[in-house]
Amino acid sequence: MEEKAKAEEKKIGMTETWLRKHRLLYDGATRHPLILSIRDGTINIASFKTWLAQDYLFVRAFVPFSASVLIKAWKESDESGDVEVILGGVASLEDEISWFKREANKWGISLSDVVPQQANINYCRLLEKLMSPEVEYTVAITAFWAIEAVYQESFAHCIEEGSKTPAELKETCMRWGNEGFGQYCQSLQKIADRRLQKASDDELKKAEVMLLSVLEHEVEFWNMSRGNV
Ligand SMILES: Cc1ncc(CNC=O)c(N)n1
Repeated sequence: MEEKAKAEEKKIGMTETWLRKHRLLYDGATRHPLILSIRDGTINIASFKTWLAQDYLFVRAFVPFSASVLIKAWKESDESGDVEVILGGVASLEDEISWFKREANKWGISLSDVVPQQANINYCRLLEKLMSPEVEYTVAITAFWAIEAVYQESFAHCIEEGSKTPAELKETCMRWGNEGFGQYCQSLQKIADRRLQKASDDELKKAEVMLLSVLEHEVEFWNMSRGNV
């Protein structure tokens, strides 16, 4: 397969090869107007609140999905290190959910009244499909990495030097933009690359299609906040 050869020749992973190939879509997910408006300080707070409330619901659905990836790693992985890395991600979700509750309180959002919007319903449906035992570990870990990496790249951009992110949003950006989360995403990427290197052409195709699907869902997820602009 051509891309496989490309990745091998350049000594870069399959995921990096795909990100280069699908750069426009990846930038669409990681440099969305909502993110750019946080970074330049022009963010409409109603948009931020919409995102926060919807993301709380998403993260609740992300918990069982993460657990399903953990189970697949335990069953299928040839390397025990995978389970530890994924377990770290699963374990941090409890704190994340508490943070969403505190943050919602701060902004006067009643989380029990939040109604999921269509883009959120669609994304959670994708997570549910990914939880199926029929979905291979390689495909699931590729999706897992992509979901985390989009948030990492997006929010890291908001705390880079020269950004004008409002003080009250800095904590949100630090949550996913911090270096520790960046390291964690790199560990996930390494796992995905290792699995993709050994995958069949059929599995590779499925993983690439899944990556594109995740990126499209991320763009639609950010787009939800536009209803308030
Ligand atoms: C829509 C979306 N994508 C990725 C993440 C990051 N993962 C867990 O927090 C998230 N919170 N929300």
